[in-house]
Amino acid sequence: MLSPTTTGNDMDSLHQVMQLLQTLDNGLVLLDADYNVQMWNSFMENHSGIAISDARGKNLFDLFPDLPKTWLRRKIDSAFSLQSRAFCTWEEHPRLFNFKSTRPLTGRSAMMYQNITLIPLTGLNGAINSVCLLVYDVTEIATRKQDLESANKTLQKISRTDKLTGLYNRGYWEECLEQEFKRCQRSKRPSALILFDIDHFKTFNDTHGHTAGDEVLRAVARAIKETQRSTDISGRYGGEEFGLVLPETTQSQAMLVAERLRETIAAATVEWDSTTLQVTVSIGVAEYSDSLKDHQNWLEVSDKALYRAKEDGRNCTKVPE
Ligand SMILES: Nc1nc2c(ncn2[C@@H]2O[C@H](COP(=O)(O)OP(=O)(O)OP(=O)(O)O)[C@@H](O)[C@H]2O)c(=O)[nH]1
Repeated sequence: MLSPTTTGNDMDSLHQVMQLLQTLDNGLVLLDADYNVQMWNSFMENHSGIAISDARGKNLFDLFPDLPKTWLRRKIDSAFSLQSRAFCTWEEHPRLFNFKSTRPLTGRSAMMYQNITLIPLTGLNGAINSVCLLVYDVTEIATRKQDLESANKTLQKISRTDKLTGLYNRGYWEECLEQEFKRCQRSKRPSALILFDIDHFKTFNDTHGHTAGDEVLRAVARAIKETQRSTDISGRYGGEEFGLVLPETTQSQAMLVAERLRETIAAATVEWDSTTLQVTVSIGVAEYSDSLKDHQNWLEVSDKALYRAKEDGRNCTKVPE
């Protein structure tokens, strides 16, 4: 209510303020303590399809039955009782009102993302008599952030992946091995490392060509993926050298895995230029032990076992001496 001393100038100002609020590019809802709508602006009218004349005096939760009632009532109640502003970002709740995006065709989201601010408002007597709900359309910001996050994820994947085989590349695989080493140091749980290398691959490349060699590397990677468990971590360690970290696996269990892998690779065939190509691998297996200095040391021990397999005629699996 306006005071009895309200002048024509005051009325003009009020009228102008009301026009301004109508043209705001944000939603504005004024609620009383019983969650009844006192007024809302044209943003709310346009997006909800409900005219202010139909909304005034109605309960907000009757107008929008899909609002998160318990959560929003708590927010509104505390704005009244604590007399302080409250915020909610799209990252916590993508939206309060299920409004469609204003750019469903050019934008990436069919629905509007919203930030919400709740502001307690005092009447002329100084007491809080309503709460203003401000709704900001942040669809552009939200979708851009999501696009950026998804591009970062893709970049991260690319930076970790070996292009030829699709396995982890050496850098990332070694990082995983280092993590596993530290985990074993803390937990004292078993873990095993398998390193293996294609036999006579130089001769193979010289005989069949580098492209045929690449095809074989892909076939070996497929064999690893078929053999490994989801918790195992495989990577291309070097040109024709591969690594497999087997968490929660003892040496004897890892030997079984390694032998199965060796046999799978030996049995795999690659058809190339009307020729059936096959390769074998030599494998070194080393279990984690407290005597290892670091993950590099673990690699060295596995590499020695792999060297023994080469020395022993290749196409076999060895453990450290
Ligand atoms: N086709 C292909 N060959 C590669 C790739 N990376 C490394 N190589 C080849 O792998 C061969 C490795 O040869 P060596 O290290 O001498 O070992 P090897 O001939 O396999 O002999 P042993 O390991 O002792 O059995 C080299 O000829 C490399 O060129 C690759 O991405 N594609």
